[in-house]
Amino acid sequence: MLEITDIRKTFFPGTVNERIALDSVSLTLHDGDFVTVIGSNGAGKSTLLNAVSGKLAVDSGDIRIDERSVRRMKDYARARYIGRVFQDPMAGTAPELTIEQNLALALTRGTTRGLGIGVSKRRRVLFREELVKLELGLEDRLKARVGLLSGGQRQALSLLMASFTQPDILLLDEHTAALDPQRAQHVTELTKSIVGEFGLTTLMVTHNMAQALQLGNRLIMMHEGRIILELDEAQKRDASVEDLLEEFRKIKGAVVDDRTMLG
Ligand SMILES: Nc1ncnc2c1ncn2[C@@H]1O[C@H](COP(=O)(O)OP(=O)(O)OP(=O)(O)O)[C@@H](O)[C@H]1O
Repeated sequence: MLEITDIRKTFFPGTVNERIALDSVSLTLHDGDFVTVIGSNGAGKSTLLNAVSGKLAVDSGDIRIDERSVRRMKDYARARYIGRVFQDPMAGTAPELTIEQNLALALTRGTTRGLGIGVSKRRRVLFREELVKLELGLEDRLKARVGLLSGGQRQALSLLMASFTQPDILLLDEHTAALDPQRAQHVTELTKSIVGEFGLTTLMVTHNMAQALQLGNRLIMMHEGRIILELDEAQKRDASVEDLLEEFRKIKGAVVDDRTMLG
């Protein structure tokens, strides 16, 4: 369970560059909830994910994962509880290491043990089983260096590495935005099946309205640091891309960027 209570974050307070990025945001995700987050540019979506991951300290408010305050967690402990996939396909994997070494690293994430990239026979069987799910044939390339993979393959692997350890919270930050449409759709479908299989509590930022509706059981829209719309499971099921665009149009002064329109 993720409980975000009245968090606020202002960048460069009291200066001409002051930016209120989070303005009293509260949100609760129960176990297994998958919330998609949409919003205009600069709405505070990435800041929200950075705050939940503990990468960014908020000015006030509280963030709790299963009753534990993120603010008080040590970095290695956060890594154990939180899985994250970034927009950049190069960000989630180590290019110099092989596929199996990357997966072994993911397994030791959040422990105080050393690098732990040694791979036993038993682990290799587990890795093969997990890689089969990606439907990319990577299970036959365990010893291939990850730097040789395409962006789509690396992003699929990043998704697997962030999720197969079953973190308490999975954060997806526009994780398909840098991929071509076909690969983006593949990673979207993988996200649906992997999150579903592990029942992961997930927060996903996207600019793609269709994806925001296709994935997850709840949806929020942000604008100027606030949550301005929340759809529950039934409302989300009934909503269309046109409905979401209409909500955007209602926001006075909000610019619906090209990526959003295309969604
Ligand atoms: N590190 C930072 N330093 C200063 N200002 C920042 C920083 N990070 C974000 N901001 C500002 O905070 C506000 C929210 O930014 P954020 O990146 O969270 O928005 P976003 O909804 O993710 O936008 P986008 O969809 O364009 O990525 C913006 O006004 C942004 O300029």
